[in-house]
Amino acid sequence: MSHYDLAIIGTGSGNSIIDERFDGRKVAILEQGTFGGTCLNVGCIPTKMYVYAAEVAQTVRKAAKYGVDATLDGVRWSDIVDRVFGRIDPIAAGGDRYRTEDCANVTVHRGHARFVGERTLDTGAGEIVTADQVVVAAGARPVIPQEVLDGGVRYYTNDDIMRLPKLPESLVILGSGFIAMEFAHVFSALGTRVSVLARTGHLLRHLDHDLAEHFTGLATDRWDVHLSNPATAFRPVGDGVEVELADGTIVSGDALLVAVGRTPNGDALDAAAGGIALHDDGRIVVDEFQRTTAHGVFALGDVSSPHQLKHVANHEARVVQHNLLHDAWGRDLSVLRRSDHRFVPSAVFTDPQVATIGLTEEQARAQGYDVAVKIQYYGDVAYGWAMEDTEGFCKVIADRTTGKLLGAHILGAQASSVIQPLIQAMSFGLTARETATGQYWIHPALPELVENALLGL
Ligand SMILES: Cc1cc2nc3c(=O)[nH]c(=O)nc-3n(C[C@H](O)[C@H](O)[C@H](O)COP(=O)(O)OP(=O)(O)OC[C@H]3O[C@@H](n4cnc5c(N)ncnc54)[C@H](O)[C@@H]3O)c2cc1C
Ligand SMILES: NC(=O)c1ccc[n+]([C@@H]2O[C@H](COP(=O)([O-])OP(=O)(O)OC[C@H]3O[C@@H](n4cnc5c(N)ncnc54)[C@H](O)[C@@H]3O)[C@@H](O)[C@H]2O)c1
Repeated sequence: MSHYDLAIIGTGSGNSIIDERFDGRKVAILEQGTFGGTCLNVGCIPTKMYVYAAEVAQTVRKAAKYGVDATLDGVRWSDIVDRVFGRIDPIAAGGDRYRTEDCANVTVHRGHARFVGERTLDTGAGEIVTADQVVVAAGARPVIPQEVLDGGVRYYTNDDIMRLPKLPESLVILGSGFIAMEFAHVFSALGTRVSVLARTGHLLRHLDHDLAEHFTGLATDRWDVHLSNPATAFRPVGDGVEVELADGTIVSGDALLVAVGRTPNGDALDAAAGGIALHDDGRIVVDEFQRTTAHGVFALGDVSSPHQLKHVANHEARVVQHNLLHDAWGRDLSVLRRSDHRFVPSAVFTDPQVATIGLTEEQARAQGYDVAVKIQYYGDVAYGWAMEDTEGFCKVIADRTTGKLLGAHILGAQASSVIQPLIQAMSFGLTARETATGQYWIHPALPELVENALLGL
């Protein structure tokens, strides 16, 4: 049995905790999969590399609108796969090598770790380790509905869809959230016929109603979208799949992507043996300092967070990093850092993109705010004219009593970047008027969309 000052389960955001301040400490890292976790290997980074390729293809397709004639001669799928993973795989391997060979104070244990006692872990490779402090950064995994398993069909998730040996002619996507929509965009832009199966009446239904409605309309024009029609049976057909929907419709494709949410990995850690409580949805219970219910044990990221987003996991990792270096279970809580989940933005990297922060209009009204709402169209600002944009808009929602923003939602080109001044305004408590009039807005850049939305508000 080895004893450590610190043991970290998971090399996604967990790995970033160990910097030079931990040089004097003996650290164990426990990892069951590929070094670097979801974001690097099968999440944010590779997906956005595919999204960029999709955007290039779409730009060519839309070129004629601007008087530039261009044709898309072909898509070299295997070159795209090689470009993405030719960059990512060496980064993961390099991170692994660095921790394994170059960090004298760090020992990497490979295997499925689980608690067998308080701050005591079975590494999954026949060894028990104990530690003064433990960080659980074990992430989440794709949910696979029972009907899919019962059907005995070959299905893909974000773990393997990006490494398909060839671009499928047709793809059936089960789900209508972030992952489903980003892959629908990527594959359809690269030339695959995409069918989307949604249980409810809108795609991206977490969004403000105006955005969800508009996005669903655009998607329905582009893909074979089935709304409010749950999938009831899955059957293998040749190398492909056939899905039966509740109303009897049959949807078939060369491949099936399952993207119906990700469940936190807290249920696979024997958390109770470590004294760690879980929420009903499987997330590890943490307080504002990222402390679990077990003395000396922290958790962060998808395994415990209400937000399955990398920028949130990074933020929580920085909080844990600070609190590990202080007396986190001591009397003086003022030395500790707290997680701040007040203004968490997110973006969906589709065409058009979607970006959002704060309350939807429906939530703001339900919470009793006296709201002011303004919708500003891309087509009514100068850069929108340059882009001939007819579909994008920014919706801002403010509290009439304080003048502060309650929510901001953008559907359109570069929404994930254009929203940043609104994230800043909300995070620093600026009023809509201060944000609009207290700074220059570069003319005629796209953020004039935000300026005009705020002035209109
Ligand atoms: C397809 C996709 C696209 C995404 N795109 C974005 C995006 O654009 N922007 C964004 O903000 N977020 C995005 N996300 C979400 C983001 O990837 C996650 O929120 C983030 O990576 C979570 O980090 P983490 O450190 O909590 O977990 P992870 O990075 O998942 O790390 C957990 C690690 O723990 C290991 N592990 C788990 N259990 C055990 C165990 N028992 N023993 C040993 N090791 C274990 C796992 O193998 C894994 O390496 C995306 C996610 C997906 C799936
Ligand atoms: N750009 C980004 O930031 C990004 C990209 C990808 C993933 N992520 C993160 O990863 C998380 C997981 O992504 P996700 O897309 O798997 O989940 P999600 O929660 O975004 O969407 C899942 C959707 O699937 C639907 N669904 C559930 N069961 C279903 C079923 N049986 N049939 C049909 N539909 C069903 C749900 O109603 C929901 O709308 C996201 O919530 C997000 O936090 C972020």
